[in-house]
Amino acid sequence: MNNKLMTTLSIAGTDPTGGAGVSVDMKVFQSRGVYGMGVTTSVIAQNTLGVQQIHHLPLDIIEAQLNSVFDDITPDAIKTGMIATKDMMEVVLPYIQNGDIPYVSDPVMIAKSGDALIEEETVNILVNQLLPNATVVTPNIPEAERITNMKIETLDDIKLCGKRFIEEIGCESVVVKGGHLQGDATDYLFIKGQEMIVLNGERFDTEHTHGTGCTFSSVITSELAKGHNIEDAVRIAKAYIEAAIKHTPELGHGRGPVNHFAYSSNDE
Ligand SMILES: Nc1ncnc2c1ncn2[C@@H]1O[C@H](COP(=O)(O)OP(=O)(O)O)[C@@H](O)[C@H]1O
Ligand SMILES: Cc1ncc(COP(=O)(O)O)c(N)n1
Repeated sequence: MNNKLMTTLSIAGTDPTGGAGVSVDMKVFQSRGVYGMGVTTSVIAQNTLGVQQIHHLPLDIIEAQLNSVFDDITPDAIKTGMIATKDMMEVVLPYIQNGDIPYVSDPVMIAKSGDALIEEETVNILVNQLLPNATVVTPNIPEAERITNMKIETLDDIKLCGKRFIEEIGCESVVVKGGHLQGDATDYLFIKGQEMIVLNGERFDTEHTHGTGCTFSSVITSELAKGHNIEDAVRIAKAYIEAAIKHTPELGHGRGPVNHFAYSSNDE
């Protein structure tokens, strides 16, 4: 690894309580020692109790922010989170189509509170346009089911789902996250041309998992920016999220955020 300060960009919605979206991604980038940048797609009034209100920014403002970044500081890795509408996805698309910059897609659809964060009609453009550019895509089980149009209950289902992401959609890799399954918090990593990699994880008995997916994908983005390969980046993210969930700060009156101080940067 070199000593140059690497840069990352998150394109996502906000959370004024700092638990999810671009608001948490900045903290994760900082904790992983990269210079974080953020383009906001939607401003969300949300907290640990749920989503109170959503305001989508005008398309020209989203594009202007993207230009502000790309005209000045080219990111070393990009992630997208909540992109709520088809039109927004079309605005973002050209910026993630640069094959040289690793692109992590966290296909955010529904918040843990149950609130829908994207419009139904975005799924086609997500699958056909954005995901084929992804270096890593990080669906949870409901997102993986929606994207691959199948029910996921068994290990064979997970393997078929991974195959669909790589061979049919065209992603370079996919981590099917097991947070929503029963038993251990095991994730499944599929990299093009390789055997499935099982990432075992202890499940902690806590409801404080607001923003776990955002945190996980931001760590992967940071590590790719630093030059780690996909497998190492995902393994570091798994260790980070495990520590972050184990030591939740118990904030808020609902489903609280995780702890972004818990994983030591000397741990890898
Ligand atoms: N209760 C838990 N204990 C330990 N790890 C968890 C727990 N819940 C989720 N994880 C892990 O957190 C990461 C995010 O997973 P998940 O919660 O499924 O994503 P999302 O936030 O997109 O719904 C995954 O690595 C998953 O295994
Ligand atoms: C802006 C934004 N992006 C993503 C999530 C999903 O996070 P979670 O499912 O952990 O609530 C969220 N609540 N808000």
